[in-house]
Amino acid sequence: MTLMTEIAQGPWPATMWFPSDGSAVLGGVSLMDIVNRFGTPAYVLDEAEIRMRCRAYRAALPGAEISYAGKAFLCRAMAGWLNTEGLSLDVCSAGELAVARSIGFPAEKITFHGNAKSPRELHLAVEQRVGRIVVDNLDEIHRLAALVPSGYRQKVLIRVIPDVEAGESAAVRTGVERQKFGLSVATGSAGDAVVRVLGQPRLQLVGLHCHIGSQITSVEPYERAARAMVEHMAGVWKTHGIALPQLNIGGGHGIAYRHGDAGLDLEMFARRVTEAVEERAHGLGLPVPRLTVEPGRAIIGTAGITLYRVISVKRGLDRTYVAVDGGMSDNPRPALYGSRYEVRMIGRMSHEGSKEMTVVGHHCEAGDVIAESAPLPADVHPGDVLAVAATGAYNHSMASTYNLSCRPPIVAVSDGRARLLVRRETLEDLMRREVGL
Ligand SMILES: Cc1ncc(COP(=O)(O)O)c(C=O)c1O
Ligand SMILES: N[C@@H](CCCC[NH3+])C(=O)O
Repeated sequence: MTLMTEIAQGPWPATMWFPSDGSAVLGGVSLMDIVNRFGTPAYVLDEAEIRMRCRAYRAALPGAEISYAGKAFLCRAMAGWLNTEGLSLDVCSAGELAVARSIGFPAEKITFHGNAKSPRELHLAVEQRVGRIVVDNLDEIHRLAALVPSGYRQKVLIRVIPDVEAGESAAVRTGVERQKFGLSVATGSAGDAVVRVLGQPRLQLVGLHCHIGSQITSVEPYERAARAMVEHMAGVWKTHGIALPQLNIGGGHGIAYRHGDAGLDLEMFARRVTEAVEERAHGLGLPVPRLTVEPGRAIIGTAGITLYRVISVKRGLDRTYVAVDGGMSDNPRPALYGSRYEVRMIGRMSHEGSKEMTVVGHHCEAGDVIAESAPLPADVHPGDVLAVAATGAYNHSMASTYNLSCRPPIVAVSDGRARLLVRRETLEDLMRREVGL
């Protein structure tokens, strides 16, 4: 069995098992035991799936650096798993940096991103000695250089717009002009950034970076971005006589959210992007740079599920609404991007046929929908438990306390054992920040 067949191809983790008695088992743990022990809603992560995905990336791209994008999901345990699996880490805030450093994640393997890093964040990144900082605007270059102590050189990459359009929705297409990320080659800003960084003796330019978008399922835009970036690197070489050693082509690798969806083919991606970089570099007489990739969703997305309790079932004019005890506060993606999810009832057998239903949350918005047209047993009723697939990425990390609801806990399963990683938020937590009347 190869690594690629051991990781899940569909939306559920590979260790997910639905026995014929209606129960559901993940990582050797009954999901109903998790419901009884930790309550609902709850996020559950399959540690084995995460580790297998890290290994699959390292096996598919043996010469490259795999830098997990912490924005998809980060907690202390996750940082520890990434570290033991030999991955690097991309952070984009003081909070993500603090979580990673709190478990001793090596600073030199951290890359700090952001289009508007605060002076404090730049200070912390330098103070902690993060391996690389990605410059995303001209203003931060002198600001950053001024923070670097004498006798030290901060390695930087410059984020360039490759002008490649890709991604699930306009909100996540970041490789084109007319959006806020990266420096434009067309306006000359990217070239200015190179000149300014090279003019700062305490900064060391080690490469270029781009990130074209998110939930991309085709390899072709990555090949185009890789070629465009090598051409920009050749431009730096021609103008400044510097062959940059690193090319970071970002993340955005798509996953299956529902049965039948295709994610990005990792092996095809690895082969074709590596070839594109090598061919273009050879064609331009440029030394081949070392590749970095920054997958977030593709490592954690299908390793996570969410468990909800059904609160009410309402017959509408042309649909049935199944309302649960969570919603857009723990999963804002359907409301933000129109994302679709796969839902299953677990915990009991039903002999009724299935019917398409609309699974909705408990928040005060009509757009608080978790899944449209989800096939559920016709007798689904209050008290039943629903499991939603592929909620590992951009659910907990984008969760809010909307309607002053408490954020769910994170439970990890592995080898038949469940353990709490992050506890449920409490009313005391919500009120703790209030300091006056
Ligand atoms: C700079 C950068 N790298 C990597 C990622 C990871 O994206 P994804 O989780 O889609 O792989 C993102 C987010 O889209 C990003 O902004
Ligand atoms: N947060 C988005 C994607 C953007 C990722 C960060 N650039 C999602 O849930 O799919």
